[in-house]
Amino acid sequence: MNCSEENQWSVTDFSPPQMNASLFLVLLLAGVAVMQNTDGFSVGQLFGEVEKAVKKGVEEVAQEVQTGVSAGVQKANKEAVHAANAAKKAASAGVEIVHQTVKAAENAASDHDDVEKTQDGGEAAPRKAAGDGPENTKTAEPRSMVNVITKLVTVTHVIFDVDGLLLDTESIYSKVIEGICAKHGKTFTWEIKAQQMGQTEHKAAKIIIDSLQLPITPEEYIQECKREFEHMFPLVPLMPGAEKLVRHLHEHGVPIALASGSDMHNFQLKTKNHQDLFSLFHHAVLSSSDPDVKHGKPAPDCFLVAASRFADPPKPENVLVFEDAPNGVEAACAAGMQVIWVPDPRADRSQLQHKSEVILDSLEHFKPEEFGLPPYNT
Ligand SMILES: O=c1[nH]cc([C@@H]2O[C@H](COP(=O)(O)O)[C@@H](O)[C@H]2O)c(=O)[nH]1
Repeated sequence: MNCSEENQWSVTDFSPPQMNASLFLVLLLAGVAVMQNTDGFSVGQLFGEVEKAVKKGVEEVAQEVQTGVSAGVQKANKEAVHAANAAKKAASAGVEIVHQTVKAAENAASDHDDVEKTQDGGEAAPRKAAGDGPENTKTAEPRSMVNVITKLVTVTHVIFDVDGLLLDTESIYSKVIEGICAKHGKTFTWEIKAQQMGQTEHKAAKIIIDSLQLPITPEEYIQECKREFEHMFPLVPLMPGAEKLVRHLHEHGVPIALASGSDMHNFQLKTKNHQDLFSLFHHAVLSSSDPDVKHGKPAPDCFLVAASRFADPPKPENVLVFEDAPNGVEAACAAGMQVIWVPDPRADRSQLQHKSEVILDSLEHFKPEEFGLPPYNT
């Protein structure tokens, strides 16, 4: 039923002119009935009879209107239920189509990757011979668009990265590591930093030592870093938008946790002056200190462990992860979770665009309602 049909139906059944006509008819009949019986009545009795007849007429009209209204309400309810069911059906059909699109895109992307690897260095056999079909040359659909549609109302839990996402510690890491590299006549580049970010301390130490051929052991590198971190980490500020988002989710009862590559000692230093905020998290998984985390980011371990420690462990697809590190985006995606990527300005966004739902310049730009979470009031 369209809008104009709906209006027509309500006007014919319950318009005020029709009510007035009915009332008028009853009054007329009452008057005629009274006139026919005037013989044996006094004027007072006559008025009494007229009053009675009018009252009866009004009651009848009221009854008529009520019956009409409830029939109308029933009709309207039926239409509403019908419309809701149709909408529900259409929505689930749409979600199914989008799910299939994502799957097809991911399959196409992995086929494409395999073909490229073989051409470059013969690492993997292509799943299909080149030219078999259009899939071989397709690139992945950006998850940023399709997944927002499919997962709109499914986020129940949120997991946050720490360094560079909630806390501005990346500038501290850069300063300290640049100093160590400079001592050995080396330069700490963005490419090396991007590989380190999110990794466990030990793995990150090996990455830089191997990349720049530093003449020190991983333990010496870690100890040297720690000496500097000791007085710098307690002064670290929060990233823009971090406090507002964390408090908002907590106030609305959304379960929140942390998953970081850090160790316990550094984590305590970093959060020393932000106890109020960090006490709002249900738990923190620290890859460098946690025995349940076998591999650091980009492996999915820390996110899967973090999800499993909620009071009501969610399915991975119902978890929303906030990350700044490319390794973190890889890890969350490998865990089957949805990812909001807030990258460093130097990051190559095109590389991981297909693995993140949304890419933001700042946490301040996040819109919770886009993921079915309670919106900000202002
Ligand atoms: O420039 C760097 N940033 C970050 C790291 C590593 O990343 C971890 C932070 O992980 P996350 O972003 O998951 O909190 C740090 O503990 C450290 O091991 C590093 O080595 N170098």
